[in-house]
Amino acid sequence: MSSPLFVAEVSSNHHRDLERCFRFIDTAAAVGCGAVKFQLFRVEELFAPEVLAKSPVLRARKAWELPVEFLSPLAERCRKQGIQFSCTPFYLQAVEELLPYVDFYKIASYELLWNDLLRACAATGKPVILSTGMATLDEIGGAVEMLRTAGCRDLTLLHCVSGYPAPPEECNLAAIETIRSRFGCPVGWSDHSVSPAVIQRAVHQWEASAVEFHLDLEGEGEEFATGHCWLPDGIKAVIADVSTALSADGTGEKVPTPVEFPDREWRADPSDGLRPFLHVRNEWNG
Ligand SMILES: C=C(OP(=O)(O)O)C(=O)O
Repeated sequence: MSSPLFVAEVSSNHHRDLERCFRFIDTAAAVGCGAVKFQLFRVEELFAPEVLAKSPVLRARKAWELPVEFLSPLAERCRKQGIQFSCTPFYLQAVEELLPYVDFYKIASYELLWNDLLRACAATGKPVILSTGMATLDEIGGAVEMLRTAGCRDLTLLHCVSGYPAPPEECNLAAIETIRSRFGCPVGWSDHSVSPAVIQRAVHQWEASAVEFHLDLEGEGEEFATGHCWLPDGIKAVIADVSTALSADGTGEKVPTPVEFPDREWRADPSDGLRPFLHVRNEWNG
């Protein structure tokens, strides 16, 4: 089994500060991620006007919007760090704005039913990762059909539980296999659990091909207090453990390994059950 793609989701933790965004990218690379992901939304095109009119809290999210001018330097920084750059579009024109920069599109769980967005991402010909939080299998089926019909040839689905945070006992990781066998494409896990055990289980038991997780740098990001974001040291340890565990798989051929070679001669000799072998004991007699 190969290592999953770890995707650091910056979400609204960037403070609209380019230097802080760069720190996210550098940190994602340093902790072992293969990709970093941002979100491109405009509050007026995210929530219905009657909802915004009555919700100062949602209107205040204007301050969380990622400036479009950041896209080029962010993509450049990712290239320098040798990791992929991605971003989730939340309005139709965002698909076009992202086109020159992203290695793949990510579509969020909340947008799974929005066919126009699915079609626009698929039509670019770039790989698409689609999250499936809150969805039924039939709803996922409709989105997959839409993406494939519109030309998507490289699709990954992410099982996701859209709780912020998601309790481990509701993560239902076995659905990774249900989704994979139904749609025949790679399936990963979009983590909101902030549980090392859940990520290890998603990778080793359910063979998640990708793991997306929310990252904050130090607990000062807008979303940190909600409780679904990882800090760098925590996720670094998880990624390192995944890599250590995968390296322990070996080939399956049962043969002595180099670390065992010296002790092979110190097993019990078949003639009397004593260690080491007789011919080694001769050296001790002299
Ligand atoms: C919210 C997002 O994804 P998910 O549904 O996987 O949490 C996102 O990609 O911005």
